[in-house]
Amino acid sequence: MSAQDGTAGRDRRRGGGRSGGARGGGPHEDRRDAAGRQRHRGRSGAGRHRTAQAPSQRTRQADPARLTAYRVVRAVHAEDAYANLVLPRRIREARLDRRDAGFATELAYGTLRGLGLYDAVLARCVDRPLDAIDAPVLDALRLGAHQLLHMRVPAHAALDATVALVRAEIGAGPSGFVNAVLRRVSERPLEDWLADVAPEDGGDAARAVRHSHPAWIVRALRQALAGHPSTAGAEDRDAELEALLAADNAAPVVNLVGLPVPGGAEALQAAIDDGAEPGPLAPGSALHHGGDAGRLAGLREGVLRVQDVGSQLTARALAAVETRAGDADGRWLDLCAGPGGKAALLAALAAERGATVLANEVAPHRAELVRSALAGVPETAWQVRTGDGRTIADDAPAGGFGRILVDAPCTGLGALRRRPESRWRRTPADLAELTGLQAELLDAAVGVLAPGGVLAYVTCSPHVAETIVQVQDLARRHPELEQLDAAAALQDVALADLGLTAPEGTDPVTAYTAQLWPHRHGTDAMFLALFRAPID
Ligand SMILES: C[S@@+](CC[C@H](N)C(=O)[O-])C[C@H]1O[C@@H](n2cnc3c(N)ncnc32)[C@H](O)[C@@H]1O
Repeated sequence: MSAQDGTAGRDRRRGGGRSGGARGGGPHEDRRDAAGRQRHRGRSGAGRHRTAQAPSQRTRQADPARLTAYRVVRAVHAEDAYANLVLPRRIREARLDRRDAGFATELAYGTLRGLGLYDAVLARCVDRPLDAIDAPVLDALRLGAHQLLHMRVPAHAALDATVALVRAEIGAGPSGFVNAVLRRVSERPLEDWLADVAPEDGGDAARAVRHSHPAWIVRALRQALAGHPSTAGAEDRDAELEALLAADNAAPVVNLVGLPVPGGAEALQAAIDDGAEPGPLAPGSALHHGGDAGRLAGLREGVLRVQDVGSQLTARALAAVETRAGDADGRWLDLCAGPGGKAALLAALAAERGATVLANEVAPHRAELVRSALAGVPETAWQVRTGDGRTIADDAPAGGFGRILVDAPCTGLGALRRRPESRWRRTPADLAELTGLQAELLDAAVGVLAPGGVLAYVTCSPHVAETIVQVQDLARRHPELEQLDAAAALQDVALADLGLTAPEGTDPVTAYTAQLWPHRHGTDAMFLALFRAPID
């Protein structure tokens, strides 16, 4: 018997089982008969109604968009799947049209991002700990809560549709429980619930609930904002933190880059003709608001790519910065290349000047993704190595590389808006392992850096341990390296003022690093530091 069958069975026997009961007994509370079914409260009741809707209007089947979102959320929680990988497949399987695909995306991503807040609300609506509720039922409740509190779906529609979904996917048993709990949720608007579960004067603990982030990440982001000072930063630290947390919850705009290869500029123009906005920050970029970017021909050909603008700027900064590497400037290395976003842009930029890129990636399946990402770039400009970056010296050319990118594995705290479930998967314990690996990869890169060559250290995390502290440690371990002004290097390749200047008095190592932010730049929170090796 599956866990789902078990839920239904227990519900049938005990009228509740692990799903438990809705807390309270408010005016809208439903009653259930001995078999766990809903008893109609009205005089004309035939025992089958769960809302005030007429029977003819009640949904009997799960609608495909909600079902798709539910299955994505289940796959994330039951199979450790990544929502951004599962969702497109599920949308295709369900043959959703554009509108339903948009609804399913918002429902799945919004539910996953908002999990912390919805769980806090749901905990007020049931009479037992949430972990005592069967996982599939809890996920259905979260989907219902997101529709009620965030999507402005009318309460009757959210309730009916979620109950229908539960009946179709889990069984009739828990449907009454789900109906009762969601009724409780629907009794108060979001602002009321927030005042209750995350009061304005509740400090960062309340902010964590309000913006649905784990508390340790809120603390880390507050430290990161303080640790990467900029003259463009807000004076009110609380307000800036709130803006950052809110930006993490906003659906990101699709960022495009037209690679500087034959056909790239035309593909970008075609995207702009299709409604994309020319990117205000990075050359050769565009912002694709809404719609299905996937149908753009340039994407299939590999000359147009989806890539965060911050990521584009860091790759362009490394390509543009001055080295003193002589011939070695023709040999570039991307030490941690998977899935290949920066490698593709770097290789295209390298090809323009007759240089080549060795793209290294440890995970074989991600090395394959790097090969696909590089498909639009002339093959003479790149090679892929599958191996641990810490052993790169085994395959390094004599004389080393003139430009090296270490886009290190990190917590990804700067890209939470793109990976809706990641905030709940990461733990502070990941940091120790990752920072150790980052330092080893940096040391390996320094070992194969040509005299006069430039090393770029990049993370898509602003966490101080992965950024400033990592760079300070590198500077201590390798005092021979000259730190370059990364903020100036980024600004040099940007189309608009990035506002990265550090305030007077900032320590020199920090002042020479650059940190982009979702709430200030509309990019992922990419970090960049640049070091140049001495000439022997
Ligand atoms: C932040 S991602 C790189 C993103 C990539 N540069 C891009 O723009 O698409 C870090 C990558 O490093 C890889 N990685 C992890 N450990 C590694 C190691 N020891 N050597 C090389 N690559 C490693 C991960 O598999 C992951 O693909």
